[in-house]
Amino acid sequence: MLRVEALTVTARERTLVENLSLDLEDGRITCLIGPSGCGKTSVIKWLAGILPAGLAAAGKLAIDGRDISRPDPAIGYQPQGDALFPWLTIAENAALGLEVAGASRTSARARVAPLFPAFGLAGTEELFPDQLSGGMRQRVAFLRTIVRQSRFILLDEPFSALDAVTRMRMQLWFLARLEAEPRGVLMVTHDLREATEIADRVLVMAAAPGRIVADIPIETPRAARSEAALADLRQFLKSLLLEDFSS
Ligand SMILES: Nc1ncnc2c1ncn2[C@@H]1O[C@H](COP(=O)(O)OP(=O)(O)OP(=O)(O)O)[C@@H](O)[C@H]1O
Repeated sequence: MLRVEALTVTARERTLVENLSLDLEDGRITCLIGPSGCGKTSVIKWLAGILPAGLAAAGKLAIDGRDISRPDPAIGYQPQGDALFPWLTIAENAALGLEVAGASRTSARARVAPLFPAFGLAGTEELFPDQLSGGMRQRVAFLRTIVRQSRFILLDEPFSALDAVTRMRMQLWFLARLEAEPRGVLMVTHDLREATEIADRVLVMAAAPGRIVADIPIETPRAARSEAALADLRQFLKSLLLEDFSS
């Protein structure tokens, strides 16, 4: 279990996120939703240990009750979009996460190579990112993240740049991968449909200052999450996103 306690993020005198606490469970997918600018990315970046200069934070982060500092190998992070380097080949991009974590180039390449077929990327090793489709690039980014074997993964709007069909395919593929290799996932999304189809639990943030205003487990098994089964939940989430929490 990863636990954030009393996280406050400030930019000069402005409080962006105030007294935010959350638990992230092993092997479960938690989606973080909220209006634009409420601080979702700031929370994720703080968790990843890469809060930008200009922002200050106070708060506690612990895994299984042990305080940790960042970067911590237990926490993997995938920024918005696919964030691949255009001048590196797909194999080099995929291996980069391991190299950054300290593996030699040769051993990093050797570890990612056998995973290419399972990620639908066989034969792409020597290509460059602009030679791949959006969905394939997302899979490379996810391969790069997942190969580090971190217990928890932070994903910031991983599918937002994809067209609707590719996005659906990627969501299904993503769930299958996590079933094969469960991780505790915290995923930021703007898409209520995505959140309700993918998540085991949805955290809703409000803005100014950013804080969590609802923590909603989704008990319905994924196979039973039809449009009808999710309609009420989506409506409820929508009303929370539109609610004025300022008073
Ligand atoms: N480096 C920075 N310096 C000052 N303010 C910042 C900085 N980065 C973000 N902010 C401000 O912090 C607030 C939260 O931004 P953040 O990107 O975390 O929100 P978000 O919920 O992820 O937004 P979106 O959904 O639009 O991506 C915003 O008001 C933003 O302007």
